[in-house]
Amino acid sequence: MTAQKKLYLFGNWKMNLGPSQAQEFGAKFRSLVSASSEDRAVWALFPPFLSLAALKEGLGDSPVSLGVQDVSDQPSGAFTGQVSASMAKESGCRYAIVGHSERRQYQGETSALVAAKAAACRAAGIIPVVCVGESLEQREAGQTQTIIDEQIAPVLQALEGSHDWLIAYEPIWAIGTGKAALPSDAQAVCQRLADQSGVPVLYGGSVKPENAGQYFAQPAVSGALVGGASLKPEVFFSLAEI
Ligand SMILES: O=C(CO)COP(=O)(O)O
Repeated sequence: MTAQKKLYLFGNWKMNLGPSQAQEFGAKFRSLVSASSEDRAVWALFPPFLSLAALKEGLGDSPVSLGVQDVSDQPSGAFTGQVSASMAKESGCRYAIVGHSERRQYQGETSALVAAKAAACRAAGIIPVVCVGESLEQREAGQTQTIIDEQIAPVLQALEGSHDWLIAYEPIWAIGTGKAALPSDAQAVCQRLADQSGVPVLYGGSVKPENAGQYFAQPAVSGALVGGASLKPEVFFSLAEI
């Protein structure tokens, strides 16, 4: 391990791994965790909604938390296709990702809606993992800090006084592209977010076993939100052994 701190290692499966694959993943991951003497990670997995129960069954009693990839900002009612934070809680989830850039981009989610979702999580006893990140165009225009500040401001206001939440800094241009951010850039943004919020900040964007150590070595990086490299149990697990 590069840095002796407990790391948040969170796997966002996105729209991958249906129930049977999730069950299989869970059983394998359970055996990896139970065979390890390492206690370096706070693990959480974020499968598609329909794979939650199967993953939970596969994981059994292993110390791996579950989360959903999104929640509604509403508690219940006529909102076709949405899932509430209290339903996630009842299904055994501890966390919910809100404001992932793929939802901001494809579902047109605004930072105000993301803040309302984060507040809905807190009301239901779910820990929100609030994602922020700039596009390549914004980075090249020198707007990274302004954009991140604008994205996080309504969340800071909505969750004022709460310490039961997390932030994931995921530069959009680094997601699924293999172009991971410079560790020093990740450190700078994560430090500012940590100072503003007082909560742990994870880095996300093409994190894999080959490059994870350089992020974990950054003092303001408390862990990683991992996409592609969380889809195979051995690969994801190996992030705790770097
Ligand atoms: O978006 C991400 C996690 O939420 C990162 O995805 P990748 O690790 O596949 O780049």
